[in-house]
Amino acid sequence: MINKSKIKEAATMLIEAIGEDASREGLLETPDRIARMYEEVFSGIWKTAEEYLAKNFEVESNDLVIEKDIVFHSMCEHHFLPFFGKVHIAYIPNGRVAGLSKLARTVEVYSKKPQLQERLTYEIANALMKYLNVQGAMVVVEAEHMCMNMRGVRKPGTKTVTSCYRGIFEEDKNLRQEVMALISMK
Ligand SMILES: Nc1nc2c(ncn2[C@@H]2O[C@H](COP(=O)(O)OP(=O)(O)OP(=O)(O)O)[C@@H](O)[C@H]2O)c(=O)[nH]1
Ligand SMILES: [Zn+2]
Repeated sequence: MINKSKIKEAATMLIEAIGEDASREGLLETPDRIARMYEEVFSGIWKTAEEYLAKNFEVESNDLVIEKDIVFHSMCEHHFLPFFGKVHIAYIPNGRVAGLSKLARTVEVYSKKPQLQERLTYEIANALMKYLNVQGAMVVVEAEHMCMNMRGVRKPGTKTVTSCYRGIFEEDKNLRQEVMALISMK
């Protein structure tokens, strides 16, 4: 559970620690804003996508489903700076499909916490396997990390691409290639 008053206290200390004046007008409400922002961007801590993926519909044919270009914003756990980009999800159903919006909600849950891009990628794939009981899931994430852009190595424009496949995607190279071709299609 997010403790907003503790975040406010910590934010005031941070402002003072960088040598700023926490009581000047422009910064007066900043600790409260930071607390509200953290409540939003860390709203996925300790949550799973079970409630979203449990709402599913029967299908007679287990054909490939792809939801691509799902925009996300997350926070890198090393620097608490944003990383953001697109998630592409593919799966082969096992008699049931999820509502399309629930795939985007799944991305939201796992991106709203201190995260690693690799972990975000496999947590989405694992959730589909576990909560929608699909025959296979494949997830590709492409993102830009602000911690590589605005500080440190300073390489704006660098894209990190991660992928994860589970179930029948592990054995079926042709299926993986088909998904990659469909994801790349504009
Ligand atoms: N694998 C992975 N690394 C990440 C991710 N987000 C940030 N990083 C990296 O985490 C590493 C942390 O490295 P450290 O050496 O502990 O931290 P640092 O001194 O701030 O490193 P620099 O960024 O190189 O200045 C950096 O190389 C980041 O680029 C991510 O999602 N996945
Ligand atoms: Zn980072």
